[in-house]
Amino acid sequence: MPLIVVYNPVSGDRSGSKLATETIVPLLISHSIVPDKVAATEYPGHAGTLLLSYIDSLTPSSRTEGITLVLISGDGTLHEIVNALHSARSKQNDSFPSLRIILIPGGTANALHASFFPPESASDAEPTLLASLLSFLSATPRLVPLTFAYTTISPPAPGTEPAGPSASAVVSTVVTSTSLHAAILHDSEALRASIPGIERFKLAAAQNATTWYRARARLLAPIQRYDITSGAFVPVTPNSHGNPEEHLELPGPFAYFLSTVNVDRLEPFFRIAPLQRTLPPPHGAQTMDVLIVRPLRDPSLDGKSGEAERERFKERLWEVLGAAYRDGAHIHVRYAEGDGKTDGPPVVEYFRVGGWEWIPEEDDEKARLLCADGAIFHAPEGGKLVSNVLGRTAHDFRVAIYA
Ligand SMILES: Nc1ncnc2c1ncn2[C@@H]1O[C@H](COP(=O)(O)OP(=O)(O)OP(=O)(O)O)[C@@H](O)[C@H]1O
Repeated sequence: MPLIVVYNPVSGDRSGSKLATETIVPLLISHSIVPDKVAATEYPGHAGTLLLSYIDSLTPSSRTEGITLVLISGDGTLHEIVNALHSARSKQNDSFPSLRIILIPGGTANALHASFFPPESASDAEPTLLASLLSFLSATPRLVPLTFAYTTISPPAPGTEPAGPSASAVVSTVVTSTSLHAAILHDSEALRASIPGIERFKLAAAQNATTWYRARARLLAPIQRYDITSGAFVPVTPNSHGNPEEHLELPGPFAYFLSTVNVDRLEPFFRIAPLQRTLPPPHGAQTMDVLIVRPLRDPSLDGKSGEAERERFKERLWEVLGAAYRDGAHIHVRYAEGDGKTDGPPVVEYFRVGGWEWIPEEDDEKARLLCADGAIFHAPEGGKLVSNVLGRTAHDFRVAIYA
């Protein structure tokens, strides 16, 4: 069985190397499994190259068996691998070996791992570190296939290649976002040199706290909306008027626009898309969860009071996002009606959809930012973003995680 161990030596608390050589490899060997290769990533992007050259080195029969990858890293390294494989796959006709991943959380946020092995299910301090490996070694290993979101940026910048350094298309396995989440990731990266610690995320959040993003969004069929009264998803009939594309048009401005596949959280306790776990999509469903905050749904705002109104809404937004740390309670937070007494609409609009389009206003530079699993992209002026769940037939390589 082809098996490779890859670790990122610089991610998270930098314990990848020690973990690989002192714990993981000895544990595999004690089960009579000797890895074909144990490799450290040496630079950004190296993980994808490592996997592709390993696949190239395989005999045809072992390619058919599929590869087992022990990956000790955060979500960014997995993102690089998936994009490298997707990009290489689109350039060749042979089918690709399927990839079964034993995921060891070696990053900072570890969204995928925390979603498969949530901290509340843990019985003591660090029991989940090896959970994926233990599933693989068990008598009844459980493999969960990953869903991919595929986002195109159009029109592409001249000369760009999918998933290249200035890609016009990108695959996400965790999160695809615009608005506040993308702006925080973008600005915090710019602050990295001056503030290496996580304080830079707080500063980036403060810098963007009152920004509203001017854009239109279209949700693509099938579309379901979470109804907080019944606690269930209900189908949404698009405002189609004979519209052949079957989309639901959402006018801006937006404060928050974020979609997830595979995960219910972006950090162990930041449970932004709780319904991925509590009301999971049926097995094999090609959907993503989309969470949206549009300030002008607040019955107390009229959109005419400028900065004062944005300042007021900032408090509301922080309150709501803060509730995501309380086991995803944000999805039940509601506005008050104009009378101040009765419950109004939910602050967060929670949809489950086949995809979405994001059409930023040309002169709103920040509305043109896209975050895909932490990597930042810019839509060109007058451009748009389209994100869809990638169907199996479109990529023809399978990635699953031992969970
Ligand atoms: N040897 C290396 N030197 C510098 N950067 C590297 C090296 N190997 C990998 N990288 C880069 O490290 C980045 C961060 O890695 P990763 O996402 O695994 O960890 P993280 O950011 O700490 O975790 P998370 O994504 O869970 O928050 C990757 O995008 C990758 O490009």
